[in-house]
Amino acid sequence: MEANQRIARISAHLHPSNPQVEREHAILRQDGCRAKGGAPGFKVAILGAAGGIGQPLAMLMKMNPLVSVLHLYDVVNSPGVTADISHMDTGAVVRGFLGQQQLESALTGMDLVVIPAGVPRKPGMTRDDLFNINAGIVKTLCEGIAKSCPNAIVNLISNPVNSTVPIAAEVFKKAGTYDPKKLLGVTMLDVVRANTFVAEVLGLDPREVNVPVVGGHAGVTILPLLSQVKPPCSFTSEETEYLTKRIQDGGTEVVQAKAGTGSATLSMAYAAVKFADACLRGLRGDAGIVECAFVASQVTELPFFASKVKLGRGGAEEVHQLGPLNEYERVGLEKAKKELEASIQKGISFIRK
Ligand SMILES: NC(=O)c1ccc[n+]([C@@H]2O[C@H](COP(=O)([O-])OP(=O)(O)OC[C@H]3O[C@@H](n4cnc5c(N)ncnc54)[C@H](O)[C@@H]3O)[C@@H](O)[C@H]2O)c1
Ligand SMILES: O=C(O)C[C@H](O)C(=O)O
Repeated sequence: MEANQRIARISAHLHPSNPQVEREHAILRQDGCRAKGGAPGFKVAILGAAGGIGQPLAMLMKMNPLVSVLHLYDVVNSPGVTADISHMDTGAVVRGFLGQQQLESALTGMDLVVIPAGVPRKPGMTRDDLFNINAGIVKTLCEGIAKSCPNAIVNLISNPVNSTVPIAAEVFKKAGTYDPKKLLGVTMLDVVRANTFVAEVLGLDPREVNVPVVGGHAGVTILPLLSQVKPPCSFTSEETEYLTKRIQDGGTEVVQAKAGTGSATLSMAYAAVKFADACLRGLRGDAGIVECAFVASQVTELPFFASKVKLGRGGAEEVHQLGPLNEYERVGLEKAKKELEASIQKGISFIRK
């Protein structure tokens, strides 16, 4: 390739509004979407990449050796974030996409799509208060996925997760592309928080602790199974009460501390990358990858529920049962199911209305 062609090709990455981007994407499609000069690996898109979660998430994904191509899509500011991240000397090739007319290009050929697009909470709001704005955003983005990368695994972060995952499922059903194994609501932050808070109480390194958190991702639907903590341990009833409440209110703790400027972004980006990395290792065919996620489920009578899932080439290949619960957890499960049922139904009705 001539030097001036090479330069034009590189410049196009930095200016997603440049028509040359379209030509570049056509080349990528012909190449089977392997970026020239990039490392072998998976192609990942982040939708909402210029946001509070999106930016650190983009940075961490650019550092992930399993990622060869990273597409950063937003309705604002994605060119700046892309230019910035693209200077990192890691393997993934980064491209920016701005505005809905570039959604299709952003999604074509992707293996994994991570969605942190949408508005965050302010103090005094519940996650459900975000429904009116975020439901429409998730619907539009999932319509794009159904059209441009129907086989991709989707990691949905936008709140209220208990409703946005059912919305996404309905959009995919309508488009005829729904594969329940490939749609995963991200509840990893609840697990990350639970590991941290439990480790504090036990005086352990949080990296040694694993707490299953099941149910959903809002208030009482967040149900930590403290009877199943690894390494095995026991808690007094005061410790159980304190830990359950702190884990359930972890998001609100951050929203209040941020005092109107948003909700968890940095810990969420960390949790999102931890979860995306597990999905990519599953896609690669690694054995024994098990994480909690909010998925289509037959573990309870509800159509969606968060529990441990085994991640593999097809996504969430097995949904684990809850295992033995103690009396405190059984009571918590009933409360969680009641609230979850309404949130799931609200999501379904939004599309079927
Ligand atoms: N699942 C979880 O555990 C978890 C944790 C934290 C936050 N969240 C949720 O994640 C979402 C994002 O939080 P944030 O702090 O990053 O918010 P933010 O406002 O900082 O960023 C959101 C980004 O989404 C973009 N956006 C809006 N509409 C879009 C569209 N149609 N297409 C593409 N991008 C669009 C915005 O331009 C912005 O850059 C919120 O709904 C929040 O509640 C979920
Ligand atoms: O609490 C929020 O609104 C954001 C997120 O769901 C969280 O758990 O931090």
